[in-house]
Amino acid sequence: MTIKNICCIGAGYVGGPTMSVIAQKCPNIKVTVVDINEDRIAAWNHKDLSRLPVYEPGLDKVVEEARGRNLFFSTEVDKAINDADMIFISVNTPTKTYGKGKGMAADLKYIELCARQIARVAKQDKIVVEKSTLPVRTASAIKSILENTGNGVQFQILSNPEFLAEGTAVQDLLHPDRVLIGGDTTQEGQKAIQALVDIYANWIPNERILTTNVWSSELSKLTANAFLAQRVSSINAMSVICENTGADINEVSKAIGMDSRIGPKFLKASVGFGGSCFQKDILNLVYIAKTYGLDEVADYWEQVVLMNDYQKNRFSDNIVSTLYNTVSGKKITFFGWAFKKDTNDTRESAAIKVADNLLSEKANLSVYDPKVTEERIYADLDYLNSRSEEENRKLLKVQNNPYNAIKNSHAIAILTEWDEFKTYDWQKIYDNMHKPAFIFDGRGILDTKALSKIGFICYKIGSATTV
Ligand SMILES: NC(=O)C1=CN([C@@H]2O[C@H](COP(=O)(O)OP(=O)(O)OC[C@H]3O[C@@H](n4cnc5c(N)ncnc54)[C@H](O)[C@@H]3O)[C@@H](O)[C@H]2O)C=CC1
Ligand SMILES: O=C(O)[C@H]1O[C@H](OP(=O)(O)OP(=O)(O)OC[C@H]2O[C@@H](n3ccc(=O)[nH]c3=O)[C@H](O)[C@@H]2O)[C@H](O)[C@@H](O)[C@@H]1O
Repeated sequence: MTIKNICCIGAGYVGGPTMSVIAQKCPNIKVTVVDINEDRIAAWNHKDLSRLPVYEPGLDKVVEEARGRNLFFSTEVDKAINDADMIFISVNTPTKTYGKGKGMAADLKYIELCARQIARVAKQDKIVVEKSTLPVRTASAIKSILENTGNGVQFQILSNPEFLAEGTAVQDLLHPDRVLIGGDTTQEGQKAIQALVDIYANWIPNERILTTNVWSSELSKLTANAFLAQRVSSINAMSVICENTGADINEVSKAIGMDSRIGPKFLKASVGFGGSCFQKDILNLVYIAKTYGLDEVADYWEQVVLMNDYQKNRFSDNIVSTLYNTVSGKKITFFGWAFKKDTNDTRESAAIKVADNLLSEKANLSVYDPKVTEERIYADLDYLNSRSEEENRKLLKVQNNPYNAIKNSHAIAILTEWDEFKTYDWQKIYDNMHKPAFIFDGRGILDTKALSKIGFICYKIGSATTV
């Protein structure tokens, strides 16, 4: 079976970059990415490539090469579904905010809507690919919806979870550690798997394309995110022991990371992990375990999220206690709002929780992030409903220049590890701040020895305070 026409439902952080790379690498396949969000589609079609809705290094070049050739962005969902041989579902699967499983289970309403739309529109046989991250056994629900249309169309359901990380999406898509494809063990299922393998084989070596049964594939995605987040929570748990004992977390990370069984990656202590997926996917896993009555398993994984909450709260608590137990009316500058560097995404960013805590203490915040817009920052805070929108705007000001942001600040907090923060003229910054001038480095990126020489009082996550 040769695929000629792909449709992807959902033009977000995954659908957009993933399909752009498939289109770039498979010029003979027409790829149409559809979304109900008209503004998002308009942005994907924007002539000015710096206005794409997702900021990812290198993405503009990929889009430039493929868009209009075999890559299209559209709001005509029905048409794209009908024309396609293969349909990727890449819509959002947030944590449920209502009803059974509230605050934990994945909300599958967008997935179900897609399945129903495909069932309604499809007139020829199709392969449906789960690209979104889903609870194990979701494929059976999708199958049930698709197979009960009564119009005789045959569907094969594959699971093909995405492992890209934001900020490195293009490189991750071009050179993935592995591509995972799960499908039915029937002959038809195997043919569908092969059709998707053939697409990836255009640029990915065969030994990196792994095929499994559909349940293993679905569960592997949740497992991978749980393991990654667990590493961050584990190193963060050690960071506070370091601060209390005089050990240094970077030295500890290096020492344990040289053990080839542990490995050096993902051992950077931080103010807490953010991003749209780690917390949501772990909570989803916790919920799955609970539904099978596996309370010990559920508690084990939930602790990863609880440790992350602790890390964010202790960072803001430390700012308050260091600034003589009150930040009321004091100006604190945030460098960074995104959940990590090289992305404009702020979903679940640690900065949001830290800001909310400090605003509750009546601090005045000044925020500078090289890629995040003012609208986004206010929207993140307003969403929490902790205080009125008016008050958020009164207490927090967004700045587009770091040197203006810090004027008359009592303290600076580093919330995102943007490289440019390391290159600033820190003497000039010091000269323009109230004294004593404090720095709280929540990412461990600054040279605190040099900063102490200038006169700053420095707190760095995972190491003892330097004066
Ligand atoms: N953000 C990331 O780095 C990664 C995300 N994932 C998973 O991929 C999935 C998508 O995530 P993102 O791309 O970040 O979400 P997103 O929120 O950026 O994009 C989802 C898009 O789907 C659209 N949509 C929802 N229902 C629709 C419908 N019925 N018809 C047409 N469009 C519809 C929304 O308008 C939105 O633009 C999630 O399950 C997530 O867990 C997986 C790996 C990485
Ligand atoms: O399913 C997803 O959404 C994706 O989630 C993560 O990717 P992402 O959230 O984009 O970014 P990461 O690089 O994993 O960082 C997540 C958070 O952990 C933090 N982190 C990461 C690594 C580390 O050592 N320390 C640390 O604090 C980051 O700053 C960030 O806030 C996974 O790395 C991807 O494989 C996965 O596809």
